[in-house]
Amino acid sequence: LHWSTKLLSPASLIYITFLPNSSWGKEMMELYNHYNRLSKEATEGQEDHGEEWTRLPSYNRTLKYATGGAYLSKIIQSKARLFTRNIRDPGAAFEYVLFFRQDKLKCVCIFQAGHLLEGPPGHVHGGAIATMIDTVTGTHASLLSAPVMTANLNVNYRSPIPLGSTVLIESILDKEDGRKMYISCRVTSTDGSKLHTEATGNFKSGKLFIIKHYMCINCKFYLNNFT
Ligand SMILES: CCCCCCCCCC(=O)SCCNC(=O)CCNC(=O)[C@H](O)C(C)(C)COP(=O)(O)OP(=O)(O)OC[C@H]1O[C@@H](n2cnc3c(N)ncnc32)[C@H](O)[C@@H]1OP(=O)(O)O
Repeated sequence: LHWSTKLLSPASLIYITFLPNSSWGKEMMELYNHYNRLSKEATEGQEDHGEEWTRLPSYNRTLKYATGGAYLSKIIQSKARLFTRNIRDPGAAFEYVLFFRQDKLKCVCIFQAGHLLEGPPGHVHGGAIATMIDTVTGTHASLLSAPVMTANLNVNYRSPIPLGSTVLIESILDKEDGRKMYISCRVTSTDGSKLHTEATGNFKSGKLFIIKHYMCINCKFYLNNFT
């Protein structure tokens, strides 16, 4: 089990990651190690690999302190969790890690789909795939600009994803037009030979979202709280 903690300024802005976990299969671990080796921290003082990725912290909600959810009681507000991080049983649902490559403005997500994500027998539910695509592309758009809302997500399912398997979700910025970001995304087998899903998304950042997210950390992103 690899623990990593980071303290961001001010002191209240702490995020903790505990990735990977024991449920990660061989393929997931190999890919994680591969991108980790190419990530900023890991490459310091080592030979230049020509590409530099940044591993994004593992968020379990977008704001550390409950500020939203007018229809929820205060107690329930504090229990709000990011949809993809709300099942605690390791390996049961969404196991994923995200890396970002600044120079190419692209993201890669390694995703291992657990048994609770079944749709067609033995395969991943289309809604779960769309959820991961929304998460990756939405995170990507937020990193490039400011917190966003998904305005449009167009998903084409090309071949089913076997339950329990590991896939790659890669996203790139197609176009930026004011506060609108256009991002496209491909879900493939880990060797890239099989295309599972293709998607395009349109994301909108707005003044209101920015004010609502005024507590975002200095790297223009969200807070994490693993309580
Ligand atoms: C740390 C973890 C990070 C996790 C990331 C997870 C990411 C998850 C992201 C989500 O899932 S967000 C939840 C799902 N999305 C929503 O609930 C959004 C609901 N819709 C809205 O809130 C508004 O419709 C929206 C903010 C998208 C747009 O409202 P605006 O009032 O800003 O839009 P407006 O009508 O003024 O249009 C602005 C521009 O956007 C365009 N637009 C708006 N809706 C669109 C649409 N649906 N498709 C394409 N274009 C659209 C519109 O044509 C126009 O283009 P132009 O500037 O060129 O005139």
